[in-house]
Amino acid sequence: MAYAELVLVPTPGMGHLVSMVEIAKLLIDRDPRLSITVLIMKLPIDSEVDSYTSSLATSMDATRIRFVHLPRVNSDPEISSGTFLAHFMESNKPHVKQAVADLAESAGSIWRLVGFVIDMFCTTMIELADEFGVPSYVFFTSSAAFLGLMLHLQSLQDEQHMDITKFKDSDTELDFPSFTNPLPAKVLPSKVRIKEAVQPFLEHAKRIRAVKGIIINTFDELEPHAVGSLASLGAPTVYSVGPILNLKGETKTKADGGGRGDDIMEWLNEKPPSSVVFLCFGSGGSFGEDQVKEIAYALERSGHRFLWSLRRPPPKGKFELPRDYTDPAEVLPEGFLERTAGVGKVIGWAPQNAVLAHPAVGGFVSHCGWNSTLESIWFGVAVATWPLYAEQQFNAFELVAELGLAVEIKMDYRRDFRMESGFIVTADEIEGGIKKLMEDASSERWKKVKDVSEKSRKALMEGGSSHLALGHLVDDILNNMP
Ligand SMILES: O=c1ccn([C@@H]2O[C@H](COP(=O)(O)OP(=O)(O)O[C@H]3O[C@H](CO)[C@@H](O)[C@H](O)[C@H]3O)[C@@H](O)[C@H]2O)c(=O)[nH]1
Repeated sequence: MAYAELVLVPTPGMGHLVSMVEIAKLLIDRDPRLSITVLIMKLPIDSEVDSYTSSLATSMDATRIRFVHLPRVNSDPEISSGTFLAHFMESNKPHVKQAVADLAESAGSIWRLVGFVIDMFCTTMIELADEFGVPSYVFFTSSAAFLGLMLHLQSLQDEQHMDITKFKDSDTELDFPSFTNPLPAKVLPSKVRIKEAVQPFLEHAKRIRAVKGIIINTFDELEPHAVGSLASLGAPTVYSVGPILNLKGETKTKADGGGRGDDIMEWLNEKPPSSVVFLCFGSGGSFGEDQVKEIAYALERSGHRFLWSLRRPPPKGKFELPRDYTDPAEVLPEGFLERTAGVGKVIGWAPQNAVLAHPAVGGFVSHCGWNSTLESIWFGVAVATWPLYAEQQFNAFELVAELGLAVEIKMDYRRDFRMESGFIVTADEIEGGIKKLMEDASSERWKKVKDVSEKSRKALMEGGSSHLALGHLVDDILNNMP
């Protein structure tokens, strides 16, 4: 029997790669006839990817999942972040093509190529799937609503000839089919705000319309309206298979301050249930010193116990991700660590899932990356929103206004990747958000969080919506077998 072979092309940043690897695991667990090759492109900024994939390679059945690391391409990290990804993908195309050709040659009677699964930002690779004569599926690492937004904006531009960038800094609200509420233009994603980034962004939407299916990391019960809106926005068959989470493994090495975080768990073990507020801002989140001080004042004044993942911004002008501080005291207010020693802990990279799973954690100040959002839902921890860049403002709006699952610290604050915002969220605003989050455990919102958390677990169980959707996806993929 020959395996049905899928080629996966993730965007090689942790926020995209990890859920792509998890869907690969789900697929091969679901059907013994499937095998998968994951092509890892080398991004100049995310050094964690190598250690993450090499730790995976040793823990997996190499006949069913393989990782192929593509050669480094000559991509200039100084080019504007608006078009960086598009250039990066184009430069990687010949390597992807070669890797698939090598794979096909070595396959013999063992594998038959049945399709590509392509990350939402790698859609230019669809051309290659066409060349190899197999269908493409897109893996969408953000919400169904965000997919709806991409499709909607693209049709506003291409069919109604609207200049999308005019929404930048506008107070307008848009009619948006994937939400029941009007959408404030201020929460539109960063890419819509940068002239040269709009076109590549909307090109993805155009190409997504033409694929055989879209696999979304969401579940029907979380976003019923948004999922229901996608067909009328021109989406092909949609498979809501989430939440796809990396619950077992850690994603960072000890060297980066990650690892299992035993000291953090021990610290949490001594705290009463639901008493700790956890602050964490994803793989690209960091603040300048003035903002760090405001957060510190807010935490101290709120009187709540806290666990704060505080990371150092990359050097000015460098296209890099944040790193841990050797000594966070250098940016904190004088004496802060001593004064808060009994109630708070400042850490670097956090073992986020283990923290959210801990009963002592009662609230999460989050940048609203979609993985963090799904993790907070899975563990039933309410969120206070503090989005930074990408589509995080849009996610925050969905959580607060559309789904009623979060409180707002900020919704339209923007600290674009690599760029200082020049805008400070004050200690008063942060303190207010934290208090609302931590002192409101009997509210409607809190009940909703618990309810949707239960639904997220049911969705993955046998007979649950996401479990069924994955089954339909596997059937469709196997039908591509020549
Ligand atoms: O200290 C940390 C910080 C992050 N994480 C994990 O890293 C992942 C971060 O993913 P996410 O919350 O989605 O944030 P980003 O890394 O910022 O993700 C990028 O990709 C997401 C998915 O497309 C988008 O929603 C975001 O806007 C984009 O910035 C999550 O699994 C976290 O649990 C940790 O374990 N420890």
